Amino acid sequence: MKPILQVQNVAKRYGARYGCRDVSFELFEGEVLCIVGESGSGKSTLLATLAGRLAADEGEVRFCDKDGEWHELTTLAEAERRRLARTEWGFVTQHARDGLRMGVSAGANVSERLMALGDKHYGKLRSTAGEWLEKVEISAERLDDQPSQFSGGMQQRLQIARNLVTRPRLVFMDEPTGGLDVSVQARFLDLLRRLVHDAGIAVIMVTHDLGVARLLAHRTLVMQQGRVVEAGLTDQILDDPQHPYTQLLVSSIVQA
Ligand SMILES: Nc1ncnc2c1ncn2[C@@H]1O[C@H](COP(=O)(O)OP(=O)(O)OP(=O)(O)O)[C@@H](O)[C@H]1O
Repeated sequence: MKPILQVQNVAKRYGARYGCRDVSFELFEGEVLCIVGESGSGKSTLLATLAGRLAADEGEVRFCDKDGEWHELTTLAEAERRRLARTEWGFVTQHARDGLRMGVSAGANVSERLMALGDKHYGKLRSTAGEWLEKVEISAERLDDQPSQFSGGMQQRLQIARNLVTRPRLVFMDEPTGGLDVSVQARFLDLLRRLVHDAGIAVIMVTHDLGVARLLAHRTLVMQQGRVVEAGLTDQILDDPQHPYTQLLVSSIVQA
């Protein structure tokens, strides 16, 4: 497996305080990595910094594109970052309405990202959008419906279709199950795992739920107060946590 992202000593400050600091890891093609930790531990700050949505104050983030060329993201020009975001990445938000365009149809939400890559054929765009709706368990008959006519779970599945339709190589996800009812979470996670695995997409996912990490992630980073306190294979971390904070997190789900 080839590395796709190399993160070295990354830090993001808010004023004098660090949102996250001293973060280093490597991500490989097709690998799913979860970032876990309690509220305020710096998970979302780290994710947004890696995706270039926040400017890093320290460290380096290097991304390898499909042609094998490395890009230093912390110093990348905005236009170039947008190009990578369009061609190589996806970003799934906790609340679907932040990641969807609520004023256009479900079909347009999916085909828009393909159009941005130069696909112009209306009939083909429409049939691909329909196929992707079906892949995320939404009937293709709903192609012309607005996302606001969908349930929360459907909206989140639509957001997944919008992000995966371009076959990105890396998708950032910020608590994608956070806004969902517990009853729809399990099925959503199952679908997500299947799609990500079939397409061989690398994922960095923020979650406060260790159960989500157990189900999806090859590797897990545990954050506390802005720092990574433990990192490793998910099964190892959950079955044999080394850091006292991870032990606390794990024992709290065992008791729940
Ligand atoms: N825009 C901001 N301005 C100032 N401080 C911020 C800002 N955003 C986050 N922080 C601070 O940075 C730290 C990390 O916050 P962050 O949102 O990254 O944590 P989190 O682990 O994602 O939490 P949650 O699970 O609640 O979303 C917190 O102390 C938070 O108060």
